[in-house]
Amino acid sequence: MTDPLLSVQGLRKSFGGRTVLKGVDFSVAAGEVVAFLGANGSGKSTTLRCVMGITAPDAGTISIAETALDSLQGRNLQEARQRMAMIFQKIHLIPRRTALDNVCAGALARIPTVRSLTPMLFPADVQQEALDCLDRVGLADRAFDRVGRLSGGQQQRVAVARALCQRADVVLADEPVSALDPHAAEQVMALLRELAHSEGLAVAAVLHQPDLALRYADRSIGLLQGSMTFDLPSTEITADHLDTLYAPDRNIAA
Ligand SMILES: Nc1ncnc2c1ncn2[C@@H]1O[C@H](COP(=O)(O)OP(=O)(O)OP(=O)(O)O)[C@@H](O)[C@H]1O
Repeated sequence: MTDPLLSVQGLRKSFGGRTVLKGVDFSVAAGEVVAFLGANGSGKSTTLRCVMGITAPDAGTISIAETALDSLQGRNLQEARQRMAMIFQKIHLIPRRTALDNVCAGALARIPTVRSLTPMLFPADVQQEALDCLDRVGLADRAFDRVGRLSGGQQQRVAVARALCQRADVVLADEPVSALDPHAAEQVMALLRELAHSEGLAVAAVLHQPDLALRYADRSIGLLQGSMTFDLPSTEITADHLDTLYAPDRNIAA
C-alpha cells in the first residue's frame, strides 16, 4: 500500500466529561478518497476538526507525510498545517467578492502581510494560479462573477479551488454535499474523486449519503459513538455494515 499522506493514531476527545472520540485511527494515502459515515453525533465532524486543528484533541498523533505535527514547531508546523484545507457544508466564501478573489485567498499564507491586507491587489502570479485552480474545477468562465451569484454546487467547487490555490494536498470535507441538490452533489463528489485520483490529493469526506460514499470513496470508515466499527474498501461495505451505524438496535436484536 502507498505510504499515507495523512495518518491519525489514537485520537481522543471529550467535551465536559463526555467522551466523543474513543481512540480513532485511520490513514489516507495520496490519491485516495476516504468517506466517514455514521449517525448524528457519532464524532465525524469532531474527527476532522481535531485533524485540522480547529478543535484541540485530548490525545492522539496526527502525521502528515509521516511527520507527526506535534514534533514540529514554528514555521515547519505552519507549513505542515498549510498542506491541509477544510471545506464545509456551509460554504465559507465571501459572497460579494469574485470567485477569483475568493480562490486567491487560499494563497494568503504565502503572500507578505502588506499585500494580503489589500486583497483586491493579489499579485499577478497568484491571480494566474487562482485562474488555473478555477479551471481545474471547471469554473474558469465564472472567475469574475461574484460568488453570491453562483449556485451552491458552483460555490462548493470554488471552495475546492481555494484549497487547491492554498496548495493543500490533504482536503478534509465536512458534509461537502449535504446542502446540494442530487446533481450538484454528484458533480462535487466526482470532482473530489478526480482531483484525488489524477492529482494525488488525499481526501477525507464526512458524508450523510452512504450511496455517495460507496460510489465515490475508495474506502469508507464507520463511526459509532466515537469508535470505528469498520474501515474497508467501499466495494466491501454491505447493508449490515450500514445497519451497525444507522440501525444498531436492529443488529443487537438480530
Ligand atoms: N464544541 C463542542 N462542545 C460540546 N460538545 C460538542 C462540541 N462539538 C461536538 N460536540 C458533541 O460531540 C458529539 C459528536 O459531535 P460531531 O459533530 O463530531 O458529530 P457528527 O458525527 O459530525 O454529527 P452530525 O452528523 O450531526 O454532524 C455530539 O454529541 C456533539 O454534541
